[in-house]
Amino acid sequence: MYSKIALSIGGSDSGGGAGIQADLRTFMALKVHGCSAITCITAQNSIEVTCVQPVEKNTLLNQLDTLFADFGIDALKTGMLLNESIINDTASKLNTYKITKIIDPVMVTRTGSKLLEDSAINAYKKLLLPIADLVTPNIYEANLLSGLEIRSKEDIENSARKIIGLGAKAVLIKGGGLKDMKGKDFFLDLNGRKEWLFNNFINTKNTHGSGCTLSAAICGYKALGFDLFDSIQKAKLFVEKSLDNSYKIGSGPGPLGHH
Ligand SMILES: Nc1ncnc2c1ncn2[C@@H]1O[C@H](COP(=O)(O)OP(=O)(O)OP(=O)(O)O)[C@@H](O)[C@H]1O
Ligand SMILES: Cc1ncc(COP(=O)(O)O)c(N)n1
Repeated sequence: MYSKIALSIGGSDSGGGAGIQADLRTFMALKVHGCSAITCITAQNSIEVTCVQPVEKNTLLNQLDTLFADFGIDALKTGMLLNESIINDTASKLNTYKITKIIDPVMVTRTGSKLLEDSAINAYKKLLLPIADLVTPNIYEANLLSGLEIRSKEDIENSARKIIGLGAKAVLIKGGGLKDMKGKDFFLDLNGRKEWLFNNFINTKNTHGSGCTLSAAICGYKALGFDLFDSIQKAKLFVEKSLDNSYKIGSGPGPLGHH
């Protein structure tokens, strides 16, 4: 039944709503076997991140080498990569894998805690965008990657063009950070295909991990054999349903219900 394998390279969220935990739940819901390579451990709940501890260089590299030595991984995604050194190590390995790579450039939590050091943004641009089959920034991340301030739909489209110019094969910018743009995302690829994608707006505050869930679902559908654009459309529907099933467990935004 589980004939396909997806890999998430990212951080552990002790609160279970985002990061590796959200990705593995997403893979499971899609009936894809999920593997993980943990880059760092965070202590977080629904309101704050109180501690971030990167794993040792060899621990990260060994997780990747050990997985690829035995498993035929079908697609992978990256999430929280924290600093330049982790980005360097991840990119050096990703360069050797001939599978679909979804880069989710996680930089800050919804509650404002930093998940990427400022000095690491250039490494993202230089090392990860050129090998990305798809990069999935939100407005804030697209702003930092493209160097363009984003205030409108036109700014989103211009920012996407810049990101393609940096070498990504395709980009999906999540519009949710702008007024009245929740659920509206912009897709652009190297061949010039451009589409605004919409899903139904779900009226919930429990959105912790929605970005992680989206990139994991795209990765999962790619692993199952769908093409990139179909994978994105299916993933958006999956996020919509999971937001509809979201629930509150602390005093801040709760997690999605991936069931
Ligand atoms: N309330 C909502 N209703 C419907 N779709 C939504 C809603 N909020 C987010 N989405 C969709 O969920 C996906 C993730 O978008 P979001 O803006 O939450 O990303 P993000 O900022 O990276 O998330 P996070 O950092 O919280 O994980 C996008 O496809 C977006 O359109
Ligand atoms: C380990 C990890 N990875 C990613 C996120 C982003 O998710 P959000 O912005 O919803 O908090 C997070 N909070 N923690």
